[in-house]
Amino acid sequence: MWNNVSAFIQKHNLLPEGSKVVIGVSGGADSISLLHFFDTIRVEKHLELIVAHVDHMFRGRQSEEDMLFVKEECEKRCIPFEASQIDVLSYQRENKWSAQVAARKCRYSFYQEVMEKHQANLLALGHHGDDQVETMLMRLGRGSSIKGYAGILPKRQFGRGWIIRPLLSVTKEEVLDYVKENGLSYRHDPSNDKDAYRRNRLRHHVLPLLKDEFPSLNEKFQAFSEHLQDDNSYLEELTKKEWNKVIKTKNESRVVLRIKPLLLMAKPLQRRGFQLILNYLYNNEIPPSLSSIHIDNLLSLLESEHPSGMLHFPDDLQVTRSYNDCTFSFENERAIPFRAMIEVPGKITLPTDDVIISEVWTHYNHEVQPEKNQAILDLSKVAFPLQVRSRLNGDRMKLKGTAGSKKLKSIFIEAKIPIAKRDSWPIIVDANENVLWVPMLKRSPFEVTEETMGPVLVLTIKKS
Ligand SMILES: Nc1ncnc2c1ncn2[C@@H]1O[C@H](COP(=O)(O)OP(=O)(O)OP(=O)(O)O)[C@@H](O)[C@H]1O
Repeated sequence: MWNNVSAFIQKHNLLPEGSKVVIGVSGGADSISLLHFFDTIRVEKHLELIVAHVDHMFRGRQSEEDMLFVKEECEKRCIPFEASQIDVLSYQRENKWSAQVAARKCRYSFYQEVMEKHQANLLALGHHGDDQVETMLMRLGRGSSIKGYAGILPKRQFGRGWIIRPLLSVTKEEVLDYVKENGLSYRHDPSNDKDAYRRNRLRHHVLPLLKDEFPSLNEKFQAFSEHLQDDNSYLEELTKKEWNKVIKTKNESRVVLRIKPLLLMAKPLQRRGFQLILNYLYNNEIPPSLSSIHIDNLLSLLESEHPSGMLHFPDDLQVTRSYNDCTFSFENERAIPFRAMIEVPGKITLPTDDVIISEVWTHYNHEVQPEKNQAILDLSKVAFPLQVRSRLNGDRMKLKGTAGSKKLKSIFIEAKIPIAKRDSWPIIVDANENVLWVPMLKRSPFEVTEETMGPVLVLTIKKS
């Protein structure tokens, strides 16, 4: 089986020699096999490995034991281990996402942090051929874009580099055989057994039937996926060239198109063009509620005899037709800029109805770690008065734990914060306009370190 994986790595150029690779390891059979595989080729390929694990805290003590198990597996192999315990359920409630979506967002944002910290360009994940078949079937059943129907990509851009999925070339059965052959131990996630989720129902009841009928099902689905991806990339390239004639103006919250040249283009290029625009405006995170019906309605609006009309797309994106122009815009939802002083100690309510509470502790107890909605700042490093304000063009911040700084815009993009929310996101600055904290997203070197004795300033942000 591992010949397949090596051939797949080579075919898609997944792993240049000397790469630094972060491996996402949950502790399950797939990612443990992936870890073992990378460990066996580490010396030959001059790889530097780091493991990232997220404890979603869904299953209390059991989740924590998964984390300790992965930690031990790393210690055995002398591989650096990075873990984060995230209370996904409260994050989910705050943002009204499903548990799966919230967990995924937390995981991917942690992967990015680890990649940044270790300056790694690759993130390897353990999706295998059965995940591919399930994903493609689910998307066909539910409806998706051509890109979506192509399933999981072997390699895609992510953060400062790429996500790679070397196990797409093998089946779950082959992974389990590998586990047995190599005497690997792994953790079992009982939520995979439940038939409550559609994916599990497909896995338990549909895949076995299909595999019985078509013994090389995985291979065929993977080949189909790669053909679709190839065709699609070619058509996307064509679309990009042609759409230059169609796009009148474009910025991160507003795109204006010329309708006449758009309607002269072939339908596959029109559809892909809309997909590109939507990907751009939604930052590659198209809301799941956006379906092919939206695109059909959009085409009807543009082809209609009426010179004007409006459509509402998810996340407050408006599409307006006015004579020969079609405008996609979030602008109506843009927030009014704000700036206010933070009294210490004190409490301030923001236009978003969030509340920031500030308090001073004279001594700092190093066992206290801030929650995600908290920052503990070293008072000797900050210049008073502190203010909370909305973002400004060109804002940058220094990042905790690294020597570098980053544009706030990139931080929002990486965290997939919708444009409509960015202008009202609170930014904490000091008297010199140093960004001290972007609540829930990024910490700065103005926070406490191991040397901090106190006094410290504790900021907490909550819903009012
Ligand atoms: N909690 C986690 N921490 C780190 N990486 C994870 C975590 N959960 C999933 N991953 C990564 O994402 C991949 C796909 O996740 P998915 O949930 O589909 O599978 P899984 O059943 O968790 O896989 P595995 O058998 O490795 O547990 C995993 O193989 C692993 O690389």
